[in-house]
Amino acid sequence: MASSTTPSPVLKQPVKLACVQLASGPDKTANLQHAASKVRDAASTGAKIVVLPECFNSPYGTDHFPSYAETLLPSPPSQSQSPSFHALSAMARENAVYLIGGSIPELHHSEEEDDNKKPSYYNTSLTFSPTGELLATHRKIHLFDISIPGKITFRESDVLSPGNKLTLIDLPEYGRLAVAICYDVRFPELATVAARRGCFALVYPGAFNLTTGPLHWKLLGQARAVDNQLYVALCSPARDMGAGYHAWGHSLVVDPMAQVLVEAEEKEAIVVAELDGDRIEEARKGIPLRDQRRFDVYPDVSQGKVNVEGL
Ligand SMILES: NC(=O)CCC(=O)C(=O)O
Repeated sequence: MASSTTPSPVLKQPVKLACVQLASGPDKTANLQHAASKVRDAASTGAKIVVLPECFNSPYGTDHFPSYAETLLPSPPSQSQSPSFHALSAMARENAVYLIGGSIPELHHSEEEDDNKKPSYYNTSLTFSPTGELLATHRKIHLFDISIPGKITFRESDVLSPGNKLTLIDLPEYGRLAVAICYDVRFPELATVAARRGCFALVYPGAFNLTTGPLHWKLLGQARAVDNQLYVALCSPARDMGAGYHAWGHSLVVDPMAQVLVEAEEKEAIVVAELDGDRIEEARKGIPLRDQRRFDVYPDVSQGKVNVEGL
């Protein structure tokens, strides 16, 4: 029987996490200003980790990605080319929070000198420290390509390229968390690797829809939590029935025993939950999956070749 030893406690002290279920529209500048005001509201609850939704600075849709995309240029004077990057950094710094900045469409030019190479677009999440430094860049790994006849067809891959790295981020006062984006939540291997590498939470900015949302959103959040005995946060945009894509909403935080601690409805909202390392340890002590795994029967997906950003 194989056992995996995860350093304990995985969460060094309790921390409040807020999901901002944001209402965004077609005006990027207005979206950034609105996000800044809601991040302020979230921080005023005492939350030290604040999460924004997928594509929070634009409408969500393949038609919109190119026109809203930004090249990520951290150094001044690049505010005009990367307004979202700089706005997110300022939101984190001004509120002294870790900010998981939802996601934005990113335009990336290859460094190779090849005039024929087309630029790539990514669905990219930026995480900033409480002093406004960029800590991590996650490019959505699993693109949202589905077709459910009569209900929904969506093909992110018509426009976007996939990222190729897991994103695990160390927050010195708290511990390690993983960031991934929306459809990434459907892939349990990603979550399992993150958990076995010591994360206390999996955070997914997302935008499920009115077909799969009611069926799978909460279920997937609870599944990733119970499989891995850690916290899971899913942060959606608010629903706008006038937009081309109707987001499910229902941002939520799930605890390590798969209980939903807080859940929004479909409207704009901020949901806040306290994450406590004792609940992770209790879940793992009571149901000791970590020591019961049978890596003599099946492989440990967290070992071998794993592409992990920064670690
Ligand atoms: N933005 C997304 O990745 C949507 C994922 C989704 O709706 C699903 O059912 O999966």
